[in-house]
Amino acid sequence: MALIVQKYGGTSVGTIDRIKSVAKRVERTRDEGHDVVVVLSAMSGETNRLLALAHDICAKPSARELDVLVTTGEQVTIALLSMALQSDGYEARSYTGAQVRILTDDSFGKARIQGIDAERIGTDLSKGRIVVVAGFQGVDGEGNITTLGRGGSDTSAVALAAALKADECQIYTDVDGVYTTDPRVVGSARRLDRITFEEMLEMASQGSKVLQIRSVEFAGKYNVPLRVLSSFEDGPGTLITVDEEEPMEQPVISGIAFNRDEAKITVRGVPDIPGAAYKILGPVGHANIEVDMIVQNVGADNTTDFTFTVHKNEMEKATEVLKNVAAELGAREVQSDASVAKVSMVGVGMRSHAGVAAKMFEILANEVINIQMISTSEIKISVVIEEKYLELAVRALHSGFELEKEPFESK
Ligand SMILES: Nc1ncnc2c1ncn2[C@@H]1O[C@H](COP(=O)(O)OP(=O)(O)O)[C@@H](O)[C@H]1O
Ligand SMILES: N[C@@H](CC(=O)OP(=O)(O)O)C(=O)O
Repeated sequence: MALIVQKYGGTSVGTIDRIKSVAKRVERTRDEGHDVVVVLSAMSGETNRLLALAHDICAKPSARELDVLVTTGEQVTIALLSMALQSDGYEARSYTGAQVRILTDDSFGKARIQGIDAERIGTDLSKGRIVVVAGFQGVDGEGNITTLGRGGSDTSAVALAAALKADECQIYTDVDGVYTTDPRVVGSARRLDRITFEEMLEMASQGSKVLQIRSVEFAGKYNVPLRVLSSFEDGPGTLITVDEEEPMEQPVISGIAFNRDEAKITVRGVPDIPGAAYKILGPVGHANIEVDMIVQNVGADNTTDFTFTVHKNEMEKATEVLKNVAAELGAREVQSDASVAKVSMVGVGMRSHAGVAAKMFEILANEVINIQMISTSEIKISVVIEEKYLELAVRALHSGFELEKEPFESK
């Protein structure tokens, strides 16, 4: 007998029929003799609907009240699933995040989990009950309701699995695993049987929303066996693993991630003096704006163009902050561009293979796609391009690197 945490996302609980079929899947696991803790998201679209209501009431709703509001979405689905389980003759209990004391800090809208009191759930499990917990939410030390950021119920599930020392954390969604890239964009994308935590973290960080970044971080840190599966059909899904059972040779590229959410800001004609980068990025950091890629290059006239990317939602705020800074620095102008997107190729095999970047650039050149920014790490190469070429770029790279083929058959 194992202890299994199963998380079902918004699409999987999007209708009453789907909730009923989630109940059947949970019951099957229970019938196999396992203890089951279920973590649920709100019905698909519900969190956005609630956020829109808040913005209909006032332009800048307080972060605390927003969290009180949006957590109701998950409270609906947990109660409905428990009712479905009970009417099939199973003992089930639903709990909000606060009730099972998913303790977080007080950063409303992006709270971090600090601890979980596993006792209550343990007691229910020992009485043979199925426990259904609301994802995406917790409670701070003062008893205020908090949320963990969009997509946060993946993190709730992994954190519960870690606290309960579960044998596996299963993330059920509308795709049957992690693919070489978003299968909605590339029809020939291939499901991966396994992917390392390190690669999955990079894929999630670079925009693959199949798992929330923090859930992968958490799973890696606490070594929670994590599997992504379809809630609509049976199958092995994708196991996120540590690198132990490394095949003879790693595929060079495991996947392609992309992100439409970034915007580019350029400060032109910055004097090439010590401290200039700090003078630009210091105020951006103080305004609590996260910066992703940074590129700087010194021109012949001893000035530099300093370019970086931020979330599209923060482009205007960052540009505003920089107008004064640019004047003080003696820089020429500040430009911003929201029509960009980032494409990243990820793979631990890149460590031992030269020429991946060159091949990537060649494929993009053949499609006449201009690269605006480049950044690399040991296991990733990212480029910023014009947004309208994003899907073309992803498809061209996917077929150029033959990701649709099994890596060891294709060679
Ligand atoms: N590499 C990838 N592999 C699988 N799915 C991906 C990938 N990149 C992006 N996705 C997208 O992630 C979606 C699942 O995540 P999400 O919509 O957040 O599910 P849920 O509501 O179940 O949490 C898929 O429908 C798919 O379009
Ligand atoms: N309902 C929340 C939390 C969540 O994790 O949703 P999903 O599992 O559907 O991505 C959201 O929309 O952000």
